[in-house]
Amino acid sequence: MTPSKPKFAHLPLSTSGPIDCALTGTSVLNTPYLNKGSAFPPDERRVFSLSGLLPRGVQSLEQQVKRAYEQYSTRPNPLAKNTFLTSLKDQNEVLYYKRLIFSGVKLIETHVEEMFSIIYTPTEGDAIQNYSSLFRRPQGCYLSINDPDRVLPDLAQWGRPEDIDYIVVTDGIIEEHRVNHPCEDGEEILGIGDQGVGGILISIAKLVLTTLCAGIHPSRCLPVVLDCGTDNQELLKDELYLGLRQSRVRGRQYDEFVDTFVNSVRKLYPRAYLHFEDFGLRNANGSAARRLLELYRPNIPCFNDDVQGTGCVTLAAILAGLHVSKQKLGDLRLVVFGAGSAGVGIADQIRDAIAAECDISHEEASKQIWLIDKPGLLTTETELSDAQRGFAKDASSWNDQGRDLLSVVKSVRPNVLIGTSTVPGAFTEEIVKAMHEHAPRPIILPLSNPTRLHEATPADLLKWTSGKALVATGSPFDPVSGPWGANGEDVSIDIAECNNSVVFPGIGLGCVLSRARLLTDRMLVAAVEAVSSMSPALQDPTAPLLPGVLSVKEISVRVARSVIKEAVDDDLATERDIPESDGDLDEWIREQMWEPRYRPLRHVQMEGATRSARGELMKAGSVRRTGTF
Ligand SMILES: NC(=O)C1=CN([C@@H]2O[C@H](COP(=O)(O)OP(=O)(O)OC[C@H]3O[C@@H](n4cnc5c(N)ncnc54)[C@H](O)[C@@H]3O)[C@@H](O)[C@H]2O)C=CC1
Ligand SMILES: CC(=O)C(=O)O
Ligand SMILES: [Mg+2]
Repeated sequence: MTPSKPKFAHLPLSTSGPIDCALTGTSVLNTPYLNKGSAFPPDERRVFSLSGLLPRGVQSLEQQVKRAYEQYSTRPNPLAKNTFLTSLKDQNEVLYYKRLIFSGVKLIETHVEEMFSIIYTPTEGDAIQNYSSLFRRPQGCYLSINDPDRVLPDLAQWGRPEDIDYIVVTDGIIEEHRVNHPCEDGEEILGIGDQGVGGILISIAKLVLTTLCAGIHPSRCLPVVLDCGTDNQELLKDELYLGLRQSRVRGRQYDEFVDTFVNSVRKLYPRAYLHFEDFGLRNANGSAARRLLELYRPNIPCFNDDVQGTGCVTLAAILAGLHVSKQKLGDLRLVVFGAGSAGVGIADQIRDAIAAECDISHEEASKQIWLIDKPGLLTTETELSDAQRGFAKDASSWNDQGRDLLSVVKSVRPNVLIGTSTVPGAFTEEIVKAMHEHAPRPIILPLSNPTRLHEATPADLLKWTSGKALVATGSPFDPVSGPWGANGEDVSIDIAECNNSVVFPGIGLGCVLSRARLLTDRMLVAAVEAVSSMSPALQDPTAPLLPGVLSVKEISVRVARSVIKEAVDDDLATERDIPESDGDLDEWIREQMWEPRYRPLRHVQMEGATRSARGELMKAGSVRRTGTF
């Protein structure tokens, strides 16, 4: 009996069926998306002229994964493992992604978690810092502020208008200042400060996660870095540094360059979704992250992960924590330490949720939130950015109380404490115990990345609160054990990772598949509700606040479904024929999620086709939108 065709196999993004391929010989082997290496079956070796280019043995993907894992295991440290995986991605994308999620036979669970820490935080931060010395091949699109006229043609090389679905762009400032690169005005990628052109790796890492977690087609993504120079003196002194050797360009020229980029994207790839990552450049009015988001989101489907992604995942964690502590949003008293892009993004998201739930104004809801930055508590006397202003407390009513974190915690008696400051150890024993005096189940989220910048470790937080703290962190941590069982027996507590990676892939998938015209606040709320409804803590109060990486694909499907439904309800979805029932909608979503498996290659002629920057053939007017010729 022939297996029945999936219901939605006719969709242009469907990942069922063969891939049309007009390339032959080494061109096939050198195109990572098409290459199967030793797994090319005999008939494809004949048709694509590969027989003399490969050893005779034909292997399965599983055998290749096993070999790749053995090679990977011999690499001596996380950074060497990261470099190995980068090379693998350059050779064979199916094997790379299969390697990330596949276990061989028995290692599946440990592998996925281990892989995340190698390809994302914290190891990706090290890879970014060593970008120029580890450089092997260019990946992605590099745009220079000195050549604004090249932006359009350089972007145009990546495909036809319908070929690109998802773009991640950074300007290379990856928050982790202070430790390695003191940076006076606090500009920062993944916590590691001004990394100039090395920022391309954060765009690539975020796109790997969209493919891994949400099945966004790897050939339909585009990583971009806007090289605006760097103020990182170490990079400028490094003779191997690959970016522009000049100070960062700021002000009008920077804004015009970003505008040229966004307008070029809209012109060339009108259906693409634009994800801003780690935009740290500051001016008197706050960070570029928020300013650019507010400028572009009324008109195009765009998203800032540090502001909105972090806000959404943190709200989902807090909702789950409040469920465990049997409280409501109306009971929330939140202190945020570090009022930058992430801190204020979180505060905004939570303020909106309180206002909606309690039917009060934003102004009223802001009274439940206290922001602290370098000068201490933000008050009407502090120099404030536009984004911070709505949260500032009346200076006259705060005269006698201290403005440092400990004093604020003592005065305010928060039940939620969030760290987005990049100040390691800022949540001291004294502060945490002061909070716990009034909060029987304090929700404490040290979110700064990478691991060494967390405001406190989960082990300390649980020790200082006798296991009562509800903890989630920005980077992965091992479970913590202690004598916190009902009868003093040892229990092991899993620590949830509160990272925007839980939510941004699903939001992106929802926008891409529905071809949403905009990404609105209501769509973000739908995403938060989807994630919090999957929190293991809803079933078991000792379980983590957020679902773990093992369920990433399921989270993405659920988030995408909610985002799409909201887009349809609000008349923002431009894709036609989106199924209405949840069951059909889930099937429709899954059918369009790329998976790492070898699909048969079908040889086709493509007269007059040109090659994209990725090596694949592009033919104007081709009916296939998948980029998978
Ligand atoms: N877990 C997650 O999903 C995410 C985590 N992050 C992490 O959050 C941290 C901050 O990121 P962004 O907000 O994008 O950076 P940012 O640079 O915009 O914000 C950091 C803020 O902390 C403040 N700060 C620095 N020293 C301080 C001190 N001693 N006391 C009080 N405040 C201080 C800075 O003035 C700045 O306003 C980074 O480590 C980043 O990796 C960011 C986005 C997502
Ligand atoms: C997670 C993330 O986006 C950051 O640390 O910047
Ligand atoms: Mg980020």
